[in-house]
Amino acid sequence: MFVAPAIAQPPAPLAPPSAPAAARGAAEARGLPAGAGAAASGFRPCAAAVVTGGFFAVVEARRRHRRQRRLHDVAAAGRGACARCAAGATVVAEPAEDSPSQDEVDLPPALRGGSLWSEFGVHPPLGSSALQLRRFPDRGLGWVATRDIEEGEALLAVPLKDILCAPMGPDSEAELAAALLQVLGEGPRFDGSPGKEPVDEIWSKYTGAAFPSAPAGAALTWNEADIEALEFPSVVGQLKAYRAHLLQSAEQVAAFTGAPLDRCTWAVNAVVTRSFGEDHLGRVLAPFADLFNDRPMAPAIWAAKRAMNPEYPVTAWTFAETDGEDGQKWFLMRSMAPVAVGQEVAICYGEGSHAEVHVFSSPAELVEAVANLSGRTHSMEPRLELLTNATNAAAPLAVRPGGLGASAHLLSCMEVALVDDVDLPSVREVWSIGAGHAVLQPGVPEDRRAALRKEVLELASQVVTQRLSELTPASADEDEIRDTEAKLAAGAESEDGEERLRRRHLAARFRLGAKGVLSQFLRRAAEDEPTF
Ligand SMILES: C[S@@+](CC[C@H](N)C(=O)[O-])C[C@H]1O[C@@H](n2cnc3c(N)ncnc32)[C@H](O)[C@@H]1O
Repeated sequence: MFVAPAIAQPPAPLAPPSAPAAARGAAEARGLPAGAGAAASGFRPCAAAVVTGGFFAVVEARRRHRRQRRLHDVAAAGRGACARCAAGATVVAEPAEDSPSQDEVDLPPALRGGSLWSEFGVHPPLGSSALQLRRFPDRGLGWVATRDIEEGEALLAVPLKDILCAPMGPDSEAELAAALLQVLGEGPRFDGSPGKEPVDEIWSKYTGAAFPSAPAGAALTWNEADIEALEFPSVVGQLKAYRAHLLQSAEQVAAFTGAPLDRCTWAVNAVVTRSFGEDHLGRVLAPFADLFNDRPMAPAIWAAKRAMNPEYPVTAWTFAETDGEDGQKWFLMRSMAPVAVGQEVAICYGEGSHAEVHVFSSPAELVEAVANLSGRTHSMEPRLELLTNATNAAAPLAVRPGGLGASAHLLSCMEVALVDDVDLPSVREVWSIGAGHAVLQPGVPEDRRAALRKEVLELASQVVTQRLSELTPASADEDEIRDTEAKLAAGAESEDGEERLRRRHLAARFRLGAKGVLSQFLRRAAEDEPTF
């Protein structure tokens, strides 16, 4: 399986922000930046969690004094990409069933044992946590459960003084990247005094050990040809736009910090691939919390869990305060699902990280296609109005994995485009379990409903078949995966060559996964009694 490059939408997930505790020490004192980029399409941001009980009984109060300074020089020029979702701009795959190395020796020396963890004051001490850092063949570092973990269980908490954050907004990637360079001694002082900010040794050790020089999945690491290899026009278009935005961010960071452009690109890349969007904090870089890999969760699964448990969180991460006298503030990670001992503890990066394949780029494109394919001559104007004014008008017109119900938004919109004038006033919003959000539905009588749904599925199948015919066959992707795996196993002659192979491999897995989602849709739609 795969995950579509999630260009634009974590519910409030990975997205980023300001200077480290440093920057943040002051942020904490002055009141944290208001979370601006909170809820996306139907999701609500987390409320701050208040952590009760003994989990944070021992608090190491290491205080550093630095002041936050906004990156004033970063222009707020109009941007094509969504500011909430920097970390969404990565191409990642659903964790493969591969086993991590069993040995700490495969970890960077600075990450072995728990010394850096305790230097940062992460809680609880690594030895009493349920986590063990390991290296995975296809996705770098990640956490493994040392014992069974329950859904909702606290995994680790980073003191707020040790995170970097920037207010959410169009420049949050640039601001956070600049703050990262500042704590590494490569940018101006946070307090505005002359000279460079002194190196924060702990952050320097951590980034040196944990941050890859060029993250394989990041939009910024990919050149135009790499991106075009993803084949799907909507994905290619979004990634190109986001890459352009990030390149501009790197230039802004260079102008502000005076650091070389390649360092600024590295910092923006780090932000894009490792930061979190949090309602109270903005865009956040949090040591050790950024080592969880992605396991996508479809909106419908999230909605079902939320229906059963109103406390089920939007994201695995949240701002938390310890109750009691010390009133410590934390960046807290919780498990979104039960994990058995020995299994990887992964998190869902956000709403946009589930696999889905966009079929239409807009409601206007959808109604035009429906009119052409069905031969309907009724005016599409009132239908377009309904589609564009619906609560979830921004939801992607996409085929999603997980049965036809998961694609209910796409299919219902097509139904609205098809429905006769007489039934138009009956269109209303209904909750779709499969989609995980409300969709439009014409209130046609049951005897006509079956015929309408049959026609919708036939038309949708025609469109999907057409989309598939414009793509290379899946067998070519399988060949590419085999070829790149063999070459990687044999060892590339250079680091650059290895990175290129990894990008080719990831692109092929992405294409294969997306085509699989479309093919599965066609199979389901051709079943005798398809339902959605
Ligand atoms: C926040 S970091 C997670 C820690 C990372 N594995 C590391 O070694 O630092 C996010 C990066 O991990 C990799 N990653 C995360 N989840 C993945 C997945 N399901 N499949 C492949 N790579 C993944 C991608 O390179 C992504 O940009």
